[in-house]
Amino acid sequence: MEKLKSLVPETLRRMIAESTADDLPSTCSSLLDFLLQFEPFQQMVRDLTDPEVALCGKNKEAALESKKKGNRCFLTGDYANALDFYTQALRVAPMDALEEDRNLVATLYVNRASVLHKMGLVRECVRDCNRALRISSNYAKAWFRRGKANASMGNYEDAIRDLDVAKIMEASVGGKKQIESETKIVLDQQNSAASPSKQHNQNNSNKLDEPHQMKLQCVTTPEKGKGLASTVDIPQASLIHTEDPFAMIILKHCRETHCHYCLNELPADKVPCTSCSIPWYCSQQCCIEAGGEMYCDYPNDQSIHEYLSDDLQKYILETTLNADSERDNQISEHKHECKGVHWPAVLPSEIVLAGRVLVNSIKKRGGSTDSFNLGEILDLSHHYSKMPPESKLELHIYSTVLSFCLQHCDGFEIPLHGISISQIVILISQIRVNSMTVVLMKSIDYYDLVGQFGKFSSLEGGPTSNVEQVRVGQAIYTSGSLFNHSCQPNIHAYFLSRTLHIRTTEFVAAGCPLELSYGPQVGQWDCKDRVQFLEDEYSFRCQCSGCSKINFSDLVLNAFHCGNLNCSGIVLESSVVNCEKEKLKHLPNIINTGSMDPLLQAEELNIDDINKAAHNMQINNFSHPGYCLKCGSYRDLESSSAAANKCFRRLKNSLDSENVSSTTLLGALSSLGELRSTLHAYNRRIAEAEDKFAQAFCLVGELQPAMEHCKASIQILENLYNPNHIVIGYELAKLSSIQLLLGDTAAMDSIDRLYEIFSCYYGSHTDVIFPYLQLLRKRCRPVL
Ligand SMILES: C[S@@+](CC[C@H](N)C(=O)[O-])C[C@H]1O[C@@H](n2cnc3c(N)ncnc32)[C@H](O)[C@@H]1O
Repeated sequence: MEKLKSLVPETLRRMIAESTADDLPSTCSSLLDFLLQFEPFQQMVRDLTDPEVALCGKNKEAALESKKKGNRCFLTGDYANALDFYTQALRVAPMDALEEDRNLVATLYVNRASVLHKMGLVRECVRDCNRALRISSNYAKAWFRRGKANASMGNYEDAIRDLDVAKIMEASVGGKKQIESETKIVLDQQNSAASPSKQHNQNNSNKLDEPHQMKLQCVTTPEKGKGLASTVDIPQASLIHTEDPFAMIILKHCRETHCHYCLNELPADKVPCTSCSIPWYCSQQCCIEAGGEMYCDYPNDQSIHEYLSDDLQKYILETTLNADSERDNQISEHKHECKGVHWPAVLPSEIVLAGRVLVNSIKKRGGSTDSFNLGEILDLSHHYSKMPPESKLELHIYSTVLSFCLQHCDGFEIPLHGISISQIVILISQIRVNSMTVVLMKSIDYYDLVGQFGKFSSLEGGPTSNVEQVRVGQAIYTSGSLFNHSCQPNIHAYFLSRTLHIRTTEFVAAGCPLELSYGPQVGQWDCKDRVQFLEDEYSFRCQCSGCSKINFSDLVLNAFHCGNLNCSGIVLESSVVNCEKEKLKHLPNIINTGSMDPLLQAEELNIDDINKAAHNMQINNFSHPGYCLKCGSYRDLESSSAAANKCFRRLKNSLDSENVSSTTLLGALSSLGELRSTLHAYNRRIAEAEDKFAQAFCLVGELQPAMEHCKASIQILENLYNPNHIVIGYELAKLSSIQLLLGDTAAMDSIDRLYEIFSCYYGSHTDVIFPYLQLLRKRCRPVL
């Protein structure tokens, strides 16, 4: 891309750099004319779209080679590698009209089923047998393996029926004898089992029914454009919106670990796409929904079925019927990419997502593409004109490349001219502003909680630094993208699989805007960092209340201690002073309404102090950085900042070390004292340091000081965020696990409080997303 960009003639580059959305048809047309004559571009497009050179197609030789390796590993008892080889073989095994090819896939599923059975993954084993049987319902080995797996799970009735079918399907006398003796074993097991139990395959769908019939209204403001507001008073923790994506794509780093359709983690029996070797799915259902071909309805020799009882014939039908074969109106998001060609694997995710949105909207319109105009693809906002010149050029090139790639789609042809490419440029600009990152929670085991202490950290880094959260996909939710951003949000977005859920985190009065955080929040970063982040990432200047009104958190987050150690006042750096001065333009609103955040009133620096501080800054008395806002004492910020940095580094080095001991901790405590006398008591770095101490004391087994430091960290965070913020919930999870280990009865209160906070953010989904919380609760009762 860089090379291609550098080869675009200077005049064209300038034209594109200076273009607005209105100029796009002409700039796109000029670039297309240039690229059509430019051989390296033509070559690149050929490489991306030619099925002959595609590396992502099926490859029978490679499948046979992997199968052979899998067999060797199986024979030597190396089941982990056998599983890998069979899975690799399945990924590239062709699944077309040839019976021989289909039989190879069925064999691979049965071989993998045997490995899964050996590894104790019995449910997965049964699922693989079912897949083999959907391809070939007469496959004796698959019925036999299924029977054995069902017996291991105590499903004796099914096991016996599986073995009965296997015996009829089996051609050899030796084979039939083996099945008979297996049946005898299962019958004995059934007889000796106290109460024969039948386990049904559990549907682990994590969607709970929770009614939500909130009527939201679209409102438009000059500062933020369109947005959503409530029409009625909405109680805290109400589910106000759920939505499936218009189009979605898995992020590249999750391609081998998560299902490309539902985004859940892949099981050991993951399923490949039937036509190419790119996507993995957790089930055939997801494979079909994403647009792969189906494995069912292949012709099987039915003559043998005459020898089966009615009951067994019905049983075969039930087992081999694909419950999802009847899906109508399915928008298959992968099918148009599914030719083994390179481009879906190589182009950036947002470009492939643009392709999916485009194809999806064309299908929704009935599949027709106007040969002159694709029309408005999405009705969403964009900031094309504000983009940096380099991004504009890149967008032009990618849009042209995507148009060429989509030319080869089944059923419709994307027109190739300036107007249509300009609409793709707009579409990608809309995706940049409106797409959401699908983040899923990685569940953590309660027993690991103290060991995993650091991983719970809500303190470090950017908005997604919490290791519990895995960024898995990028998606367009057409209604969900109407929610504007606030650094002090009143709603919270989360995902169950690919479905977006939005819940109020506080009471929202009728008519109030409903706003979520696109990343940064008050309490996490100071105002200038938040504003910068939103400008860099989303090209807009934040106009939320957090960034336009003075709040306590922004004042203290990075503040210094007053030079007079007896004073609890705040000393600010120049960048913070400048940012707060900007907000003073809104000061009359704050003073007049008197509706300051309760946080401010709770703190010793109450509304009067804030107003005084603001007033002081305004009349220029203390407007110079380095002066205490309360008593006016001076502090040399250059040396204080250097001292704090040094102190923090020293602290981190000793606490993050693998060989942390009680002695190193004792030494580090003096650095903490130094930090406390340099930085303001509610400076975020002190919270971070307290958290690190808590973690380090846990590691050396000193739980009492660990608990004290954990509490100290929570106390600071309660002042930076509000006391019911989810960040406090995460910290309480750590605190309660330490309290449990100490046998401290306060654990129950901590757990009750954290449950209240989590329920406010996740409602009835709390237990599904955080199963360890329930464990924590159960564990609490016997201990205390
Ligand atoms: C996902 S869209 C939200 C819907 C959008 N307001 C519209 O009119 O379609 C995001 C865009 O909304 C605007 N926006 C959202 N939150 C904002 C805020 N706090 N301050 C200023 N603009 C905001 C920005 O233009 C941003 O790029």
